Amino acid sequence: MNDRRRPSRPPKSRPPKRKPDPARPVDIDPVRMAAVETLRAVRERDAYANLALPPLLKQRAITGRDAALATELTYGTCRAQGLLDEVIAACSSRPVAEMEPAMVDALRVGVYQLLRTRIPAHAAVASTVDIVRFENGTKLSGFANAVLRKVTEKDEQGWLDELAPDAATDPIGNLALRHAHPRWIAQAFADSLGGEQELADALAADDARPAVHLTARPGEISADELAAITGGDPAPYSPYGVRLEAGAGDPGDLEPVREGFATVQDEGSQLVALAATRPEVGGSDARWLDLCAGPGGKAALLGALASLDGGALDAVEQTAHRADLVRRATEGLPVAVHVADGREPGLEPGYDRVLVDAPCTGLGALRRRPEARWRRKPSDIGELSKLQRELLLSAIRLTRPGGIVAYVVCSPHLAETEGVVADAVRRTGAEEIDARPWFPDVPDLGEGPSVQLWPHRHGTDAMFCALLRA
Ligand SMILES: C[S@@+](CC[C@H](N)C(=O)[O-])C[C@H]1O[C@@H](n2cnc3c(N)ncnc32)[C@H](O)[C@@H]1O
Repeated sequence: MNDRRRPSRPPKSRPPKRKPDPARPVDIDPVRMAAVETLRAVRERDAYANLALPPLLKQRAITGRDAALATELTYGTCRAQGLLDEVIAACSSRPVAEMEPAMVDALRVGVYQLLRTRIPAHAAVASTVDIVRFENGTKLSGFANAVLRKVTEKDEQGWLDELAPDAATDPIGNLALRHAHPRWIAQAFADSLGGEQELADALAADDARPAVHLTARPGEISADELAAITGGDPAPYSPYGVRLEAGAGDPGDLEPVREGFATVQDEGSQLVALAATRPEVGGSDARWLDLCAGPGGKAALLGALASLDGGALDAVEQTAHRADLVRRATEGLPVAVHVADGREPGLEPGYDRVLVDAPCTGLGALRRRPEARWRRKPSDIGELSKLQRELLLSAIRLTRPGGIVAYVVCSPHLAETEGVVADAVRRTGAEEIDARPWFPDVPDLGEGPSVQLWPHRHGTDAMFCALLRA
């Protein structure tokens, strides 16, 4: 597996002109095969690539540089899928949707290597054709060979110049393809950003590998101590946050995480949970509620903060196994977990603070889920925003007059963010307060009153937070 150490191939290098020989024993490269099999699990079983690949690598004893290459090929191919499919379609007389799906998995990994890695073209083509022959037979391997040879005629830039919509007349379509995002997601980002000026930066940051962030559990360990132990840096905005280098290994292996003094949690998630605790509520402030708590990241932070001041947290989660995760995440804290529908949880109203971290499209955390951007559909929005509106209305009903409701989603889509909040304000008369002062020292928070964080501005997931006074 030395080929990736070789220098960059010239853009027009061609694979050897050989006809697949049915008699030749097929020499399958285990690294590429692991990538192809993971793509199949994603396609057939709706698997998450980052959960499906590691056990496969372990089972096949693929380690070190080979494991790193398998990871890059798998996640990179998942992320770039729409772009890869456009190139495959341009090199074939048949639409991708009409091709044998198992062959398409292999073709995508092959085209990814040709366009986005320094692997020599002949190695990318030969290894892909071998996999197709092994999996799908000689006829399809000949087809795959022909497609891949055509792909090698241009590099990524050349294909983008040919296939991307005109930047002058369709800037969003152009940037969407250049950064391998579905157009509707690029459009949603542009709508939230208020135009296309920052869109290229937003999409590029969404394509980059995110750093891992940790939360130092309040009352147990400080961020400075945690940074010193883990070799990370104190996070710029969250007083409990630590940022680790991207690719710093499995954070679950870190001692403070194993011992429960720290959790893996994006800094944006920390900031929105903290914002829920900061505005004055006047009077009692000991009864807090997390209405959508699973798997428990924010509940653990809120529970730890509540315990410092003698308060307590109720944590509601609809799914029993996710409620178990909340119990585990909040062990030892004053947190009561309830398996219930947050729309009718059957709890006594009168909470001082309620967090609604509603189920959402997750468009704000696409960089953490390689396949998510092609799996999500615009049609997901309608049902989710209905649930989000109902959960927020329930949260307002459960909050005492003067108490604070924090509405949070990990998405910048306006139908999931401002649309939901405007609906609740209209229906209940709750007052939306300016959330920005409760994100101290965080720059570029726009015109408010809500806060939209962004990977390209803040290095966090694209979390949204609105604060309402009941
Ligand atoms: C965005 S996640 C919450 C993440 C969590 N706050 C954390 O920081 O770890 C949304 C959660 O809401 C749960 N959920 C979905 N519908 C719900 C409902 N009607 N009532 C309560 N929880 C619900 C989902 O199972 C999911 O665990």
